Amino acid sequence: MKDIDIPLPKPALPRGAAKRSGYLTRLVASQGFQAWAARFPLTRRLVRSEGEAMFDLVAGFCHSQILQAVVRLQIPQLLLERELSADALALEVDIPQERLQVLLAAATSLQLIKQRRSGRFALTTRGAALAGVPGLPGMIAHHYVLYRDLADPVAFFRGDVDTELAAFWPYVFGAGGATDPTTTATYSQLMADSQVLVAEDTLAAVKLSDSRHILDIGGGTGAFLAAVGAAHPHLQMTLFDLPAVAPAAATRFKNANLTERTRIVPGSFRDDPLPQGADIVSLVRVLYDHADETVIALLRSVHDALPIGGRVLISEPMTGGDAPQRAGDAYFALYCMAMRTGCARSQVQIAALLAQAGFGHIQTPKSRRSFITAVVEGVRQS
Ligand SMILES: C[S@@+](CC[C@H](N)C(=O)[O-])C[C@H]1O[C@@H](n2cnc3c(N)ncnc32)[C@H](O)[C@@H]1O
Repeated sequence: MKDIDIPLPKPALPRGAAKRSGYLTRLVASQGFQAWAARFPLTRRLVRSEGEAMFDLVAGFCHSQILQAVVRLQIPQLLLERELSADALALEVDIPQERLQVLLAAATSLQLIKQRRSGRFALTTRGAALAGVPGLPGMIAHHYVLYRDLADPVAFFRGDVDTELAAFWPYVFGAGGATDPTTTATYSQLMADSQVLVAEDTLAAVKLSDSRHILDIGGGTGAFLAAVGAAHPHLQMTLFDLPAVAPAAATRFKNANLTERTRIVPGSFRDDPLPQGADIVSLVRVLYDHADETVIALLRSVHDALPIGGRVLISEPMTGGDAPQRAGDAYFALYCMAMRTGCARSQVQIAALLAQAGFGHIQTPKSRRSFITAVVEGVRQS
């Protein structure tokens, strides 16, 4: 990594591309103003809270690494079983006690754990989520790959990093997608674990009571359809995914007593015809892995596979578009960029892709938890 970036000669900017920043912005950026505002009674509280927010951004990487350490050492699982002293924890996680004390204090400051009067450590509500929210520890643990990709963020944004994350999720590459069973099992498990909350929020946003048959494209090992099947006992269901992935859904459907109502069709939406007969098609966390051309081609095939009046349902984390927001724009957008094949899109961008593929009556309901998922729906009209 370079310590200092040598400025390159800059090309002339197009007319209207730049405007001198406002007087107030320049004033606030001046050292004299900052010093004055920190003392002046009407502004000092704002200066303090802005300072704290800035420090949180500065320290964000350390916070993430504290979380990584807590998760990888399985401290939430240990403390869920019983409250433990620092000595006992040091033995459990095999870290010298004086070094562990630093981690425990750091995790306490981030409200992941708390120390009782007895001196023993226990989980806070936030820390308990690390033990209880399905898929969360797995998602956190695999972030070491993303952090390596982001180690030189300037090189990353310039496109000069050969990112590792892409290799972690191999199914998005090439026509055939994943074939190696170990890799397939790793990503399928991570996806299925994190699906529980996605399914919850998706089902809260859409109405399926009028539908008859749902086709879930890129449905993985069936976690979304299992949740759909439990919530809507009248629905017939078809799962379509790559041959290396789809067959694993059979066990899930069998265990959930859904075998009678489900069909599993292995195939690739790049090369194979889509299964027919559904009046609603879901694409859950599928589009963001792919470039616009692939998405348009897929949405056109979905349009053709539906009857008139049939619906398409897109559910995945989205950016905020004109109003960027943290989950979509400061996390998922970078994650997708590291994947190198697709991108995080806003509801408006997805709605435009749906319109381009021929869908109408497009709805963009407000998302319940934008860090989990957002939804866009469209209808085949002719
Ligand atoms: C990010 S995962 C999402 C899985 C599931 N929908 C979920 O939300 O848990 C994307 C899924 O799309 C599948 N997929 C990728 N390319 C595909 C293709 N060409 N044809 C069918 N499925 C594909 C992958 O195998 C994977 O299961």
